[in-house]
Amino acid sequence: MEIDAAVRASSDSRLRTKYDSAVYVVQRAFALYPFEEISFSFNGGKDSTVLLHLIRAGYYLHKKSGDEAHTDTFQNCPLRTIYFETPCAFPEINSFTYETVSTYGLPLETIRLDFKSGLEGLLKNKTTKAIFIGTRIGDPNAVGQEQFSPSSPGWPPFMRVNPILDWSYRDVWSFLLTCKVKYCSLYDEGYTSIGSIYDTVPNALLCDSSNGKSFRPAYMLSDGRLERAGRAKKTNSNSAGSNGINSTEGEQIISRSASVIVVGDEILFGTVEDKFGAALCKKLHEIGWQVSHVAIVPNETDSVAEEVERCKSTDDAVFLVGGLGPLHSDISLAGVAKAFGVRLCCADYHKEIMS
Ligand SMILES: Cc1cc2nc3c(=O)[nH]c(=O)nc-3n(C[C@H](O)[C@H](O)[C@H](O)COP(=O)(O)O)c2cc1C
Ligand SMILES: Nc1ncnc2c1ncn2[C@@H]1O[C@H](COP(=O)(O)OP(=O)(O)OP(=O)(O)O)[C@@H](O)[C@H]1O
Repeated sequence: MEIDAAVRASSDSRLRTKYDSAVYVVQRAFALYPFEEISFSFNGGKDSTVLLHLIRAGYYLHKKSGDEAHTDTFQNCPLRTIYFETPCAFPEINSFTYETVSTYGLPLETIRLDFKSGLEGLLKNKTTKAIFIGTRIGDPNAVGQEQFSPSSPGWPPFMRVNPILDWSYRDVWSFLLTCKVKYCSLYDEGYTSIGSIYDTVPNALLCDSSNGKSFRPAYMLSDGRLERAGRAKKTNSNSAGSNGINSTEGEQIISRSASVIVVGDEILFGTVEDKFGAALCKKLHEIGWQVSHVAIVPNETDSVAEEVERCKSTDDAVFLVGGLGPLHSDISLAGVAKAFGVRLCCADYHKEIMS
């Protein structure tokens, strides 16, 4: 099975660990529920593409453990697949979704209703005990979920199976690139998380500085916490969400606002001129962002924390310039941590680079 072989051959031990535990969740689901009563919620996004291949691998391993003789037959997994299609989906997402289900022989049911009504209809027509979903920690709807989580109160009853709940943005890209599987072309154009055509633009952090109009591929985003930076905040109940069946076409104009905090005593003393803050404002303006506020603050954790605290609730992004080096006076990160009420620690990614 090519996915299993690719991950096993990889030198990325973190990927192998994540893969093993996700495939274990998939196998558990196949052991717990009748195959015909499980669905796979697929929308052509990167997370659901990862999930598709994990399900294929989990199905293969599940079958292999029961029937060694016919493993070749299990390269694909004919699992009931549901896609909530909306008029405001990107055409690239639609075509990737349809191509993929055809490539992997997935029986597809396209639902043209919002999630809740669509699931109510699905459960009325077909017994559905469990649904595989590509939710990950960090998604706004992941809060409080576990790998097996019953649907929320007020939703039709089924088990949400979230095999990649603990995967990071980087794990997703390590997997897709290691397994060399196809993913939607929008990710190569700087989109890092995809909602509707009305609320999603390429991630400004991937903007190519040598050519302001082009964007680097999604896998080059170094800080996965910013994967949703290209998605507008939902402003009102009529705005177009990713399942925005009730949206009015074209009604929403995306406008993002940022603030820039320049940290440095030397700038306040007037001994050094700030060039980076000004260049950043220019760049943001060129890509259509509004800069609502620029502040210069001293090298003090509390000053940075207060400024970040003020800006983070009003702007889509807050940029910090200065105070990020290795000296004791470089306190920007500590200020950000204080503003968010979290402890500073070394990310796995950086530990790996340093070891
Ligand atoms: C199959 C499926 C099941 C869902 N079940 C629930 C649920 O039980 N409770 C809930 O609040 N939202 C549920 N949702 C909605 C999701 O939480 C979320 O809004 C959706 O995946 C869009 O995520 P996005 O905003 O990251 O694009 C479900 C969505 C899908 C596709
Ligand atoms: N329109 C949809 N149809 C079917 N499943 C969906 C739909 N929207 C979301 N889902 C399910 O919810 C999961 C999480 O959605 P989310 O948008 O966070 O991830 P994604 O679309 O796979 O990737 P990305 O974050 O890059 O857009 C998906 O992986 C999929 O399982």
